[in-house]
Amino acid sequence: MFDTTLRDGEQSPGVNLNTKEKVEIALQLEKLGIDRIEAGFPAASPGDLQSVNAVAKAIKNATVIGLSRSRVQDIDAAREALKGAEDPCLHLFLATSPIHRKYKLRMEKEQVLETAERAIRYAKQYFDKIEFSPEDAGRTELDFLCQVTEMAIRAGATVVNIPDTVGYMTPLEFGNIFKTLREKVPGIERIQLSAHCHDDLGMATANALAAVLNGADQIEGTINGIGERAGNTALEEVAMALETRSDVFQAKTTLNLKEIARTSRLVSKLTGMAVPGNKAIVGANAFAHESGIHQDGMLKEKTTYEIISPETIGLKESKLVLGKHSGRHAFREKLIDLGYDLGEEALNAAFAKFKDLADRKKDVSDEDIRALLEEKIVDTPEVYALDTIEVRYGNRSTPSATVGIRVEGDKLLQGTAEGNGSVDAIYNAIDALTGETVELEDYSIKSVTHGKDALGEVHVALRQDEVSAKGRGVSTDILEASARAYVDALNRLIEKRKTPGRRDKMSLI
Ligand SMILES: CC(=O)SCCNC(=O)CCNC(=O)[C@H](O)C(C)(C)COP(=O)(O)OP(=O)(O)OC[C@H]1O[C@@H](n2cnc3c(N)ncnc32)[C@H](O)[C@@H]1OP(=O)(O)O
Ligand SMILES: CC(C)C(=O)C(=O)O
Repeated sequence: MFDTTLRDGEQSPGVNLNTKEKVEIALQLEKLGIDRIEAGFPAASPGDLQSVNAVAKAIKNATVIGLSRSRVQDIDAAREALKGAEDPCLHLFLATSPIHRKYKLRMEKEQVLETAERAIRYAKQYFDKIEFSPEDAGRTELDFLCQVTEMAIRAGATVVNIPDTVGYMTPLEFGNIFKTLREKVPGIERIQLSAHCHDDLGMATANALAAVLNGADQIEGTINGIGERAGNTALEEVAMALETRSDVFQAKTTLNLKEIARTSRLVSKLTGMAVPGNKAIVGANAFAHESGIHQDGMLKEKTTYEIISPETIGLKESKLVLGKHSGRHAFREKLIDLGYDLGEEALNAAFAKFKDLADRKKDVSDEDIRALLEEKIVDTPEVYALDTIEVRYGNRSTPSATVGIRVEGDKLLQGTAEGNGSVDAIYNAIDALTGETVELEDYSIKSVTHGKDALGEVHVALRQDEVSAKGRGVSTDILEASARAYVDALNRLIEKRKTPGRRDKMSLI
């Protein structure tokens, strides 16, 4: 496994790693068991030369590589940078495709061969290990690529890397390049063949694996697949494909797979490149299940919906995420986790409330569920229940609210009232509908969860003569939460009026 997170990964627009950050990532790559670490492009800047040198000195159990154009000044910069490395390697490249030859290098085939050979022979005086990359190999004529590879072997390259520089290849085509090189190039058995893919068409991992099937010894890539444009092959994907489908690939890596998650997090943190939730292997959702049928399967037997166990890559466990697609099995499991033991009827009632909330809210958190359950854990009879609520608010007009209240689960009362503010208008409407004269002693509001769709929790305290009662309401909308809290307090007040001295008895629904 050849990791180029610090070189091609750093070529991602907006990414700039300083020396300390490069060393930190390199040390983690070493822990991950990466064989070869490409630390940078020393000729690019004095800073990069210094970073490559710091990585070269810090790493003891992996080859450290510097990239270089086929030019003496680049090679000399890499020599300088790789001083002190336990196992240094120079990575030379020169483009070979017709497009790059004609427009970028302005070289004929012969000049390409001569320039590359001269560079390899010059570098060979200083490096035992040289990797040569015919850049844009994917779009290079296959017979010319064979010629270039043969020249590189003769000149002293120890690895020939085949880059699909612009992510143009399909797996069949890319595999065929490796098969052809293995069949046709004299001396190919003396060197290692490597694959370096880009993800422009989303085929970087598939192409790398096709290379493995056709004789590649080394895969180049980055952690989280970061890199130029759409990125490089994600090494964690290749590693897990080889591990999970060893029946197909029959190839092994030396990676300590348990370090994958940690490495991914570190690279994401230091590069500032967030890992998409649905990213294979390391995305936040890679081991998360939201739909009821999948969650039920997972609870019965994990292999129904997981081909990799999260522990393999160093994660604690899979996640069953509650949302609008979840079913009763997962909901019950979550309640048990949270310490609630509900009977069948109570569970069904709570599940209905949960579905109602999930329809309105993206993520239903543990706090949301607790809030939902605890709203309903008193056994006060519901004389009044909030049915509908509509508020008109304008900063230059008097707020008004139209509220619908159901009485004892049956008759629907509806009325409109104005107030000093939206909440006051709602409370005036409820007072008018219920005919209750109460004093609002206290009102408080807080957010139960986070984000724009967080649940708001309202507490109110009402007094009527000597009797007082508190109520609580929860909703994604604070006005609705306010109305619910008021109605809840009214119901408790009515109950207390009937049985003075009675305390609320707590039991689940
Ligand atoms: C596919 C890849 O990822 S390759 C690696 C890409 N990474 C980078 O380019 C990052 C580091 N690069 C840099 O910092 C700069 O480009 C430098 C320092 C290397 C060179 O900078 P400059 O001298 O200003 O040249 P510039 O980048 O504008 O142009 C590249 C020159 O290198 C030539 N060149 C490109 N590849 C090679 C090569 N492999 N070998 C020799 N010459 C090359 C180009 O033809 C061009 O030459 P020209 O000036 O004669 O036209
Ligand atoms: C330098 C080479 C290997 C490269 O990064 C590419 O061709 O994509």
